[in-house]
Amino acid sequence: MMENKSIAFQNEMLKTIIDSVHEGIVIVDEKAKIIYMNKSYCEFLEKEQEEVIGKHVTEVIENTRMHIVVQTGKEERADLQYIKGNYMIANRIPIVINGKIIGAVGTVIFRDIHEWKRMNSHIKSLLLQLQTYLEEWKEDNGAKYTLSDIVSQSKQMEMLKERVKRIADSDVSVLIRGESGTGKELFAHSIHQLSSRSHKPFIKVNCGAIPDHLLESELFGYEEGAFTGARKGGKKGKFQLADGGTVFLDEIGDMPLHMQVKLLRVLQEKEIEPVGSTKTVPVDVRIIAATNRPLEKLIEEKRFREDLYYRINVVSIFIPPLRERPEDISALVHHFVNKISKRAGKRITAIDENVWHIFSQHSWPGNIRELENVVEVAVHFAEGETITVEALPEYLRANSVYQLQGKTLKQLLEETEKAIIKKSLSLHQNDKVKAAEALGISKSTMYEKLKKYGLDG
Ligand SMILES: Nc1ncnc2c1ncn2[C@@H]1O[C@H](COP(=O)(O)OP(=O)(O)OP(=O)(O)O)[C@@H](O)[C@H]1O
Repeated sequence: MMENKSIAFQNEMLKTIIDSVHEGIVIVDEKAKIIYMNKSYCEFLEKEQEEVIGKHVTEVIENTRMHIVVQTGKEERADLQYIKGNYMIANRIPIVINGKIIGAVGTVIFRDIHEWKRMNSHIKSLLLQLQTYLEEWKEDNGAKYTLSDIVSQSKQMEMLKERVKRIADSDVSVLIRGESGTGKELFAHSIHQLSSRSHKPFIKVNCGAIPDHLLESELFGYEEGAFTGARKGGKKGKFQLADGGTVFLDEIGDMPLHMQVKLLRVLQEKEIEPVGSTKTVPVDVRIIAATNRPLEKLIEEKRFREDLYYRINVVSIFIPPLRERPEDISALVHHFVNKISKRAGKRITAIDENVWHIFSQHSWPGNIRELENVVEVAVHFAEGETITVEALPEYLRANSVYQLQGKTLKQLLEETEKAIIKKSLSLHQNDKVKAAEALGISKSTMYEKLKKYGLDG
C-alpha cells in the first residue's frame, strides 16, 4: 500500500517536472510507441496529450529517429531535426534496464540561441505592448487607489476608513464632501476597489471641467449625425463605458441645472438616451459623487436640485480638513518625503524641528495637496540630507515669523537670530568667518552666538 502510494507520488512528481520545462520531451516504449509527451512538445506540435499517447512516434513527429534508437540502443546527441519549419536540436537517449532496451527519451530545443533570442525579444515586446495597453486601460477605467493608500493616523480618518469598509460593498450612492485637496478622489477609488464592482470600470467625470454644451454627450454619448462634427458611428458616453462599474461624478456642485434634471432621470430610470437618439439604453452603474461646495446653500439659492441631492446623498462621507487633524501631518510628511525623494533620487534622512513647528502652525488651506506640494519643493531645495526651514516655500517661511504663540520678544528675536545664522552658514558652506563677515559681525561675536545656540558642534 505504502509502496503504491509512493509510486503514484513519484509518477506525479515526474510528470510535474517534465511538464514544467521548456524543452519538448517525448518518451517511447521498446516498440517506439509514445508513452508520454510533455506539454511544451504537445503545444509546439499543436496536438493534445491524449491523442498522441499510444501512437507510433513516426506518426506524430516529423523526421524522428526515436524508433531507430530503441533498436540500436545508441544514444544520439545534438542531432539537427527539422520539425514544423524549424531546425531543432534533438537528443535521443535509450532507457536500458538489466541490459535490455525498454524505451527511449527524446528532447528537442530550438536550434540556435539567436532564434531563441529573437523569439524572446518578440515575446518581450508583445508583453510590453500588452502592459502599456493594460496601464492605459487602468488609467482610463480602473480605480488607482485603495484604502491602504490613504495615509492617516487621526481617529477621525481611521473611523472614516472603517465606515467606508462597511458601505463599500452595498450599491448605494455615496456623496463625498470635503474641502479641496482633502482626498475625496482617493476615497472614491477606494470605495470602488472594495465593492463587488471592482473588476468593472471606474470612470471619472469632472462635472466642473467639461463645457456645458458637451457634458450631455460626454455622459450619455451620441448617435451618428447627432450634430455637426459628430463622429461616424457615434460615441459611447461615460455611463455606458462604466456599465457594471462605478461613475465618479467629481465637482457635482458645478453641474448645470439642465444636466441635473437629465442625471436625475437616468438615476431613476436606470437608462440613458444618447444625444440624437430616440432609443434608450439600459445602464447599471453605481454613483459616487464628490463636491467641496455647500450643496444645501446651493439648494436654497435654487442652483442645485433638492431631488437630485437626496438621490446622490444616500450615504454621505465628510473628510475633515487637515487643520482639524494635525496628528496626520507627520505620517503624511514622511510618506511624501519617501515617495518624492525616491523619485528625485535624493537622500533625506531628517527633518528639522523648526520645519515641524511651521507645519504644525500652518492652517493648510489647500489640505493634503498643499502639503504634498510643499514637501516636493522642500525635497528639491534641501541642501544635504536634512530638510530645513530654508528649503520651504517662501510663503510658509514668511508666515512663520508672525506665529507668536505667546512667546516673549526676547525668545522670538533669539529664534530669528539662530535661523539667520544657520542660513548664513549654509550659504557659505559652513565657513564661519565668511558667514560672520556677510552678517557684519566680528569673528568672536559669531563664535559666541554659535555656542549660545548650540551650533558650534
Ligand atoms: N490621506 C492621504 N494619504 C495620501 N495621499 C493623500 C491623502 N489625501 C490626499 N492625498 C493626495 O492629495 C492629493 C489630493 O487628493 P484628491 O485629489 O483625492 O483630493 P480632492 O479632495 O478630490 O481634491 P479636489 O476637491 O480639489 O478635487 C492627491 O495627490 C492625493 O493622492
